[in-house]
Amino acid sequence: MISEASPDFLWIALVICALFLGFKILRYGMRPKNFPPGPPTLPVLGNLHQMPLKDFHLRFKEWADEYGPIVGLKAGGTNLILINDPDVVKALIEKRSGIYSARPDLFIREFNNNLNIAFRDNDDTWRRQRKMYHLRLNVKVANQYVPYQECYHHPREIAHHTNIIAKTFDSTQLLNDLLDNPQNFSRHLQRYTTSVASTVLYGWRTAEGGRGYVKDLMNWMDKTSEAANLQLIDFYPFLRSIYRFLPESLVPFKRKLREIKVIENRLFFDLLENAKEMIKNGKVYPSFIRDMLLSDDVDRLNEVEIANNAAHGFGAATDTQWNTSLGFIKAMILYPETQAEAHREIDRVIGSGRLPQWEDRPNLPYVRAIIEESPRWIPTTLSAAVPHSNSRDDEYNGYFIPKGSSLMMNVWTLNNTNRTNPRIFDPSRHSAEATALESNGINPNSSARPHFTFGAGRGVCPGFHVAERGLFMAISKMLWAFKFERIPGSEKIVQDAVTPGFIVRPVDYKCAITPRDEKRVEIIRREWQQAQESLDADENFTEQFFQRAFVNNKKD
Ligand code: HEM
Repeated sequence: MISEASPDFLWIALVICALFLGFKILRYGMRPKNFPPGPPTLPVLGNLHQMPLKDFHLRFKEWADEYGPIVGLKAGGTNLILINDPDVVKALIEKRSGIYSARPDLFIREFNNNLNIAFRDNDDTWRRQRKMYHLRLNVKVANQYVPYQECYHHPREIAHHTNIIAKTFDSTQLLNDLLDNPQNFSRHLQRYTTSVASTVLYGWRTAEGGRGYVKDLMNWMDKTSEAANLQLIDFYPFLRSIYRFLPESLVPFKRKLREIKVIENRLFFDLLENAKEMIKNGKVYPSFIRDMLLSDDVDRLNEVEIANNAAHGFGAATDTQWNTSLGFIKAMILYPETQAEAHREIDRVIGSGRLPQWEDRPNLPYVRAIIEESPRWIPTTLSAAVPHSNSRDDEYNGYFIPKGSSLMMNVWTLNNTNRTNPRIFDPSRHSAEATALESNGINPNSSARPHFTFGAGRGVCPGFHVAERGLFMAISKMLWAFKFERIPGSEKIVQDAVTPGFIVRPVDYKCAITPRDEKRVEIIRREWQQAQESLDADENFTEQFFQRAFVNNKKD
C-alpha cells in the first residue's frame, strides 16, 4: 500500500536534494585533498578558464615557476598534473612505470577499437604493438635481417637498411629540391620526412607530397590531431553517456570521429592489401608493414592491428621530424656563428668533394650537438605527445595523485630547466662523449637527458632511431651544401614563436638558402642524377634496385 507523503515532507526532500546538488556542483572542478599545488580553481571549470588557446607552454612555465616541480590543475572534472622537473619524471614516469604507463581515457578511444598505440593503455595489445617497433625498428636487430651492400660505401658499418636507403635517396632529393626552389624549403623538408616515413613503414617513397596515399594519410592525420586536441567531453566525462545517446547532428564531434573512422577503414586496409599484394608477387622488400605481416611470433598482431600500427607509426613519424628540422633552420639563421662553426667542422672532416654520410657521424661532434640542441630548443612535442596516466591512486612527496590523472611532461619547461641561458641555441651544452652515444636523446636516466622531446618511461618514442637517422642525414647534408641566412628586409623572426596545439612547429619564417660553392652544386646534381637511375617513372625504387640491394645480397 502506498501512503501519501505530506506536502511538508516533499518540500524538505526537495530542498535537501537541491542543497546536495548545489554542493556537488560547487565541488566539481575543485582540487582533491593533498593534490599537488596549482592556481586556484573555479567551480565546474576548475582551471579551464586560465588555459590559453595558444602558447600554453608559456603559461605552464609560469605555473612551474610559481608552484614548483609538480603542479596540479583541474581541467573541468579531470586531473591534469604537470611534471616540470627531470627528477619527478624519473621518480614517477620511469621508476614507477608500472603505474604511470597508462594513457588518459579520451573519448576518441571509443572509435575504431582503440587501436592507436599512442592512446592505448599499456595492456597486452599495446605490448604486442610496441614489441613490433622494438623488433623491427631497433637498430641492432634491423642490421641483421636485411643486408644492404651494393648501394653504400661501407655497408657493414651501417646500422639501418631501409632507413638508410630512404634517407640516402631522399636526402639527396632534398638537396636537389633546395637548389631548384629554395624558398619552398618548408615543403621540401615535409616531403623528405614524409618519404622517410612512407619508406620505412610501407616500403614506397614519397617523391612528391600532396598526392595518392600520402594525401589521404595527411588528411587523416589532420583530422585526427584536431579530434585529439582539447575536447569538452574529455574534461567532463559524465557527458559520455549523453554523447553516446545524442544524434550526430547535435554533437558535431561525433560526426568528425565517424568521418575519421570511415577514412581509416578504407585507407588503412588499402595500404594493408597493397603490402599483401607485394608479398604475394614475391616483392618481399623491407618495410615495417611487411615485417609485421611476415612475422611468425606467437603473439603476432592480427591484420586489423597491423594495418593500424603501420598507419599510426606514419602519423607519429612525419610532422615531428619536419617540425624539428624547421627549428634547426631557424636556429641557423638566428645563430650565424654556430652555423659557421658547423661549416668549419664539416669542411675539416668531409671537405667539399663528397656528401656526408651516416658513417661520418662519429667524426662530427659539433654537428651531432646541433642535432641534439634542435629538439631541446624548439621541441615539437610540447606535451611529450599524449600524456601518461596512472592506473591506480598514488602518492608522491606527500601529494595525492588520483587514479586516471593525466600526467603531462611539461617539455618546454623541462628542456629549459637547470641550464644556463636556456633560450640561447648553444650546441656546446652537449659534450662529444654524450652525443657519441646514439641514444643520448632517450637516455633512460632522465636526470642526464639533454631534453624530453621524445618522452620518457615505457611510452618513450619507439621511432627514435629512425628520427635520429632522418635528422642526421638531412641536417649534416644541408650544412655541407648550403648557407642559411635571413632575407634582408624580410619580417623579423620571433625566436620562440610556435604554431598552436600540442605538436608544434616554428611559425612560418623566410630564409635565403644559397649553395656554399659551385663544386657542391655539381656534386648534388650528379648524385641525384645517379640516384634516379634506381627510380622508376613514379620515382619509386625500381625492381632491379630491390633485387640488387636485398635479394642478391641475401645469398652472400
Ligand atoms: C623528431 C621526431 C620525433 C619526435 C620528437 C617524437 C616524439 C615522441 C613522443 C614525445 C612520444 C610519446 C612518448 C611518451 O609517451 O613518453 C612518441 C611516441 C611515439 N612515436 Fe615518436 N617522435 C618522433 C619520431 C617518430 C618516428 C620517426 C616514429 C616511427 C617511425 C615514431 C613513432 C612513435 C610511436 C609509434 C609512438 C607511440 C608509442 C606509445 O605510445 O607506446 N616517432 N614520439
